[in-house]
Amino acid sequence: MAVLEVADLQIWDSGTNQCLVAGSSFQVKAGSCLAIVGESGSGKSLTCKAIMRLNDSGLRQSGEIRFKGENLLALSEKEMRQKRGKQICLIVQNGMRAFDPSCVVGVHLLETIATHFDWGRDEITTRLTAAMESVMLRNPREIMNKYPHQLSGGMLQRIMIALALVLAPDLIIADEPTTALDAVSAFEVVEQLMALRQNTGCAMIFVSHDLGVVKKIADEVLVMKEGAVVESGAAHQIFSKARHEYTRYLVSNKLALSQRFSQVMGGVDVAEG
Ligand SMILES: Nc1ncnc2c1ncn2[C@@H]1O[C@H](COP(=O)(O)OP(=O)(O)OP(=O)(O)O)[C@@H](O)[C@H]1O
Repeated sequence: MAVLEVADLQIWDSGTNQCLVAGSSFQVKAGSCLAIVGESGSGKSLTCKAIMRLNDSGLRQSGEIRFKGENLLALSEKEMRQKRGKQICLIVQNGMRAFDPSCVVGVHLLETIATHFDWGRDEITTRLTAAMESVMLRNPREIMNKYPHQLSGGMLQRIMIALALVLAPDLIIADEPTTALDAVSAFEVVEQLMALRQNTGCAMIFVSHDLGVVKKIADEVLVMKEGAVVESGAAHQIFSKARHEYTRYLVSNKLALSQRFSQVMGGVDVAEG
């Protein structure tokens, strides 16, 4: 069963009328991971933000985005706010942007959870502390008292994953969650995302330039180029028998690059397995 069905999604700039995403259609099955790959500017982030209805106001979108059968584009902003976080979580590239710089991260986390659950403060703190420990964040209470700029990019991403563990959404959208991280932190964050899927059974959209990681994490792959979907299919088929020339180019170049990088880094080969 599909948890998300996107049909003929079009996104355009209302100022210039330029088409940025040209009628893409895809599905995410419950509990499975769909990776979206493609070169810079191909429309991956716009697609993720369209699902969350978080694109800039100057952009327009049409088509259907059905989440558990309900068309998200027909919901009011208030109804959509109830879906964000609780049912669909977005993990962005730069953790710093996800948090309010003017308050300690604990405030943001407690407020977000309190928006969706009737739990008291003690219960929220207990659940959050357990989730933070499970993603290898030591001293959760100390971390909750820090401002975002006092924490590393890898820590902020793991805090987002801990928050998702507490919220237990049906769908997580991870938009290049490791791009801003060093190789070791990136490896740890991917491991935690995989554990998150295993522990919550959630579905995931995973956007990445790193085909080594995609090979490890994805069940299905969607390939985008210049705002259009050029190919989609099971991950093993995309990596071994891609039909489209552009996909074959990506696989031969980007996967080779990723594997070469892992070798140079001394054996943490995320492309294996
Ligand atoms: N707010 C906006 N207004 C107008 N054009 C935009 C806006 N945001 C993105 N675009 C354009 O839309 C296209 C797709 O952008 P998008 O951010 O989705 O690419 P991407 O595939 O995620 O790239 P990257 O891998 O570099 O993040 C790009 O040409 C970009 O310049």
